[in-house]
Amino acid sequence: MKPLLVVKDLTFAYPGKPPIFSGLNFEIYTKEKVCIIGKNGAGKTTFFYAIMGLLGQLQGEIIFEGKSIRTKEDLRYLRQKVGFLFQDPEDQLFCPTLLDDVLFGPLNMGLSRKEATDRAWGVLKELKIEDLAHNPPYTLSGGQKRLGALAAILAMDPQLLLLDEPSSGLDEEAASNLSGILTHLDKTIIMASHDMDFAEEVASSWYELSSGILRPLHGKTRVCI
Ligand SMILES: Nc1ncnc2c1ncn2[C@@H]1O[C@H](COP(=O)(O)OP(=O)(O)OP(=O)(O)O)[C@@H](O)[C@H]1O
Repeated sequence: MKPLLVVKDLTFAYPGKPPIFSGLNFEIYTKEKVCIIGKNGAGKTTFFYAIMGLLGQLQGEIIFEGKSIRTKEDLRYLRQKVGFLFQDPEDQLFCPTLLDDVLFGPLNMGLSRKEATDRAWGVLKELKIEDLAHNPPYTLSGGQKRLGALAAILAMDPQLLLLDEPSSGLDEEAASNLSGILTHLDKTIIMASHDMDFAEEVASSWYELSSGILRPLHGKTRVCI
C-alpha cells in the first residue's frame, strides 16, 4: 500500500529568516491519525501551509495519492481532497450565516442544493452547533467559530484533514464531543496540538517538529511542550 501523502526533502525559509524546514520528510497512510507537537514557532502551521501549496515555490516534493503535486491542476485536486482547519477560524468563515458557510463547499463541488443542505445539517448536528446555523459567523464565540469552520470542512467530505490546534478555545464538553467525533471519523488526520489530553484521545502516532525536521515519537508518549 502506498502512503496517502508523502512530504519529501522539504526545505523552506521565510524571506530573510533562517530555514524552518531543512530536508524534512514525512509520510502518512490512509486512516492514520497523527499528532505533531512542537514548541511555539517550530513550524507546525507552516508545515500545513506547505502541504496546501500556500507557500509558493518549494524546495522538495509533496506527493498525494502517489502523484507529485506540480501543476495548478494537481493543487486544485489536492485542495478538494484535503481539508485544512486554520489556526484562526475567522480566516475560513466569510458568508452571511454559518449555514451558508457550511453549504459553500458542497455547492461549489457541484452537489445539488438538496444534497448540500442534507450534508450541511448532518455535520452541524454532529458537532452540536445546529442551533447556530442561521447566525452570522461574526456573532459567534471563538470556540463556536472553530466548530463552524470544522463543519464547513467536514461538509466537503475530505480524505485528509489537517487540523491546526482543533481544540483551542473549546470548553470541556465541546472538546470531548470533538475528540469523540475525530476518533471515530473514517478519515486520515494530521493534527497540530498543544492540548495533550485532546491529542491523546485522537492520535495513534506522534511526531515532534524541531530544528526543521519531523521526528517520530514511538508509543503514545506523553510529551510536555
Ligand atoms: N508569513 C510569515 N513571514 C515570516 N515569518 C513567518 C511567517 N509566518 C510564520 N513565520 C515565522 O515562522 C516560524 C514558524 O511559525 P509557525 O506559525 O509555522 O509555527 P507553529 O509551530 O505553528 O507555532 P505555534 O505553536 O505558536 O502555533 C515562526 O518563527 C514565525 O515567526
